[in-house]
Amino acid sequence: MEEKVVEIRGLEKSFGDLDVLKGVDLDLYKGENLVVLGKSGSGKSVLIKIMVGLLKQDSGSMHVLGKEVSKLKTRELNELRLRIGFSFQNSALYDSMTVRENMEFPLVRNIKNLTKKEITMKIEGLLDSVGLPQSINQMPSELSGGQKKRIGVARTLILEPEIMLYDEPTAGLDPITCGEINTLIKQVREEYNTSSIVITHDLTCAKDTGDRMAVLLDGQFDAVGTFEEVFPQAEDKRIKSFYDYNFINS
Ligand SMILES: Nc1ncnc2c1ncn2[C@@H]1O[C@H](COP(=O)(O)OP(=O)(O)OP(=O)(O)O)[C@@H](O)[C@H]1O
Repeated sequence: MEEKVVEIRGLEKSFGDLDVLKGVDLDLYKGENLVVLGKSGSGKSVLIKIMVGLLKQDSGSMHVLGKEVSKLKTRELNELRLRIGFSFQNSALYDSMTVRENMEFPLVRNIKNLTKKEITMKIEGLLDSVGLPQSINQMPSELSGGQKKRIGVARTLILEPEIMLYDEPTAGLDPITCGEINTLIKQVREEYNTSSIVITHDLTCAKDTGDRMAVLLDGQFDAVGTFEEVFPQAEDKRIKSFYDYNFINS
C-alpha cells in the first residue's frame, strides 16, 4: 500500500457562526504532488494552518508524518514543523539580507555544528538546483518576482523537508515564468523525493504540477482525482466554472 504522509479525517473548523471546514477527508501520499483548489475564502489556508499547528480543529483528525498535530507538545510541534517546508505566496525573503544570508538563516538557526564550508556547499547546491547560482550575493530587491520565488523555494528546501507546502506559487507571474515555476515544483519532487501540497487558483499550474487535484467546495473535498477525472468532464457547476474561467475566458 502507498505510504500516507498526511491523513485528514472528518476535520471540522468553525469561527463563530462561520463553518469553514465541514468534515474534510484527504490523504497526501509519499512522493506525490497534490493540488488543492478552492475559491477565495473556502478554507485552504485554514486547512494548512491546522496542518502545521497554527490553528486547532474543532473535531476530526489531522495526522502529519504519523502524528496527530493537535496533540503535540510545543517541542514536538517544532520538530514536526522542521520536516515541513512552507513556500509562502510572497516568498518571504528578508529584504535586508543577501540571498546567501537569507539561505544561511534557517540553517544556522536550526542545525548546529555545520562548518562554513558545508553551509556554502548546501547553499550553492540549492541555488544550482533552482537555476540561480549567480544570485548568491544579490539583494532580494535586485531579483525579479520569478527569481524571488525560486530563491524562496531554495531557502525552504535547505532544511530538507519531507513535505512541501506551496501557497499560490504562480500568483502574479507572467505565463512563461509560471511555466518555469511549475517545472521547478516537479523537479523538486524528483530531486528531493518530497510530497507536496500546491495551493493554487491557476489551473495551468494545477494541471502541470499535480498528480491529483482536490477541490474544496462548501467545506468538503467533493472532487478528488487526476486533472482529467476532475475537470474537463465536470458536471458540477462550481467545478465547471473554475475550468471555464481558466481555460475559456483567459
Ligand atoms: N483566525 C480566524 N478567525 C476568524 N475567521 C477566520 C480566521 N481564519 C480564517 N477565517 C475565515 O475562514 C474563511 C476561510 O479562510 P481561508 O484564509 O482559509 O481562505 P482561503 O481559501 O485560503 O482563501 P484565499 O484563496 O483568498 O487565500 C474566511 O471566511 C476567513 O475569514
